[in-house]
Amino acid sequence: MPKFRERLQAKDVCRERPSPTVWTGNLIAKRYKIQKKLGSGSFGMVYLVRDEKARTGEEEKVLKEISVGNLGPNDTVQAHQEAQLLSQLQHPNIVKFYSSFLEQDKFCIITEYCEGRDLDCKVEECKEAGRTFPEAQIIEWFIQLLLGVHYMHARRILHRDLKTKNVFLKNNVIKIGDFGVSCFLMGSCDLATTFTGTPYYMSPEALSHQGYDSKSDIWSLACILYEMCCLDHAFSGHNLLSVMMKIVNGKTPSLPERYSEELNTIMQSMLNKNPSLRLSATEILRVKFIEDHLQVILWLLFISAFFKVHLQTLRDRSEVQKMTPRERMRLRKLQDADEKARKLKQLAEEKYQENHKRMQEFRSRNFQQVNIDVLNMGLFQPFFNSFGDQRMQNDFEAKQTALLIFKLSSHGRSFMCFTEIPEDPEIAEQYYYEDGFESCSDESDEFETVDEETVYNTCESITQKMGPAVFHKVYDYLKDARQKHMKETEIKEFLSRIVERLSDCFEVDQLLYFEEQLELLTIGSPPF
Ligand SMILES: Nc1ncnc2c1ncn2[C@@H]1O[C@H](COP(=O)(O)OP(=O)(O)OP(=O)(O)O)[C@@H](O)[C@H]1O
Repeated sequence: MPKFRERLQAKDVCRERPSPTVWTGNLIAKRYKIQKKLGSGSFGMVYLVRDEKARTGEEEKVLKEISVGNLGPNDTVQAHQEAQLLSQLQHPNIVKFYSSFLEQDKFCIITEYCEGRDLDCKVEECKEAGRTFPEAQIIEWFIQLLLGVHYMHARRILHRDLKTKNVFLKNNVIKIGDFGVSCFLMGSCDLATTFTGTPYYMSPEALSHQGYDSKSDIWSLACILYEMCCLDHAFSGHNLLSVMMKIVNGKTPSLPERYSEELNTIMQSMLNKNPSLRLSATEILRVKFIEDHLQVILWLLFISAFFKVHLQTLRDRSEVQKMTPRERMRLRKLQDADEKARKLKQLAEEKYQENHKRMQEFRSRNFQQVNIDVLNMGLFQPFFNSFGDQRMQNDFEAKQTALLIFKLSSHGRSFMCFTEIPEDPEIAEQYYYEDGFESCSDESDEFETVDEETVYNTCESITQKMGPAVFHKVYDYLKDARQKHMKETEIKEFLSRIVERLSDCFEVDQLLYFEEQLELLTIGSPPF
């Protein structure tokens, strides 16, 4: 797409703002129905549309019309080909590009809709309210931006117009949008030299026509970071020339003292006038300060994802079958827990610095370091999806979520994700599930516990297995035993007298454990 827009820029002799298309008929491209106008960019109108052929829940999309001008047929074909490449991008922090087509002499592109509007609006709102964004929020957004940029750069795609207006929010998840000036690189050293972009965010090398490469995007990203912190442009002036002078020759700005020194150092290194001295997105993600914050963010995502998976499962079930009183009660509990988890996330952000320190101490004492490739975003997709209001759509997503929880657990037991999440060692101790049932001990590495069927059918399946009377006996005994912190040997001895297979009790214990987590959350004992 970038090339076609470059061509548009070059060939479109008439550079005044194109007139909006009067869309006639009911459906555009036989599937899109205009809902409302969202605004207009340099190349045309932007509309919210309803995709009549989309899956349920994915109907809302954005249609951007771009004036074709005097593009020749070959250029249009190339534009389609480049748009086709964009449609293959898939990352939670990048606005999804769906398709492109020609309609009524307009080149139209269809993208994901971000109802949270753009970051520029958020900054303005914050400024008008006389507030500032808390550092935790800024870091969370900044990391998401880095992940999106890393993804693009790894595929040799430059954005070339990174600015707050091109950063969108969807359920508080950052989405980098508008690839209107991004460019596919033909080779690692290929510099895209076309002068495009917004001056405020432009790097010195781009302004002085020394070429544009991935480090120029990093500069723009630093400008966005500065703006999130200061609610103002990193380089401003009375006119275009003074802005440009400041960018090329001016002092590197610093963040106010309320923001941590580490964040300031990172931003300043991204604003190095020499592009080769700027860190890449990958390198920034590996800076300890960022890496540590990324881990904390991931823990919060796990909590959110965990509850969403199970709450959704229960909701779905209630639609297809009549719920038993017990299930209804559990649903209420889960809803409360879900709400609580949301509040906890907020709370965690407020206590971010303190918790972060404690978590590090706790983890270094108790658990081996989580060793994952934080950049493997395919793995994190379900978390980002679930972090927003998107539903875990199918078993596969739920299982991927479960698998990730499993992978992050150094013990390989699902509920261990909770034992790792608490940053307070004392609270964490309470969560520790000691596997007292040898016959069910994890001999294999197979994940089997966080599974929606297992969790929510546990009650029914054990009742069937044991019979109601034995189940109630085991349930009551284990509940009491766990509360009293009785010894495993004592518990086993008692249970082996009332059940045929000791391993059946394992599931009861799991059920109890899960209930315990919800209760802890419901009564307001934050696990971090
Ligand atoms: N995916 C989207 N979801 C929600 N709103 C969007 C989306 N894309 C664009 N918009 C909104 O539509 C309007 C026009 O956007 P567009 O990106 O075309 O222009 P711009 O970024 O303001 O300018 P330019 O074209 O110069 O980059 C803006 O108000 C923007 O917030």
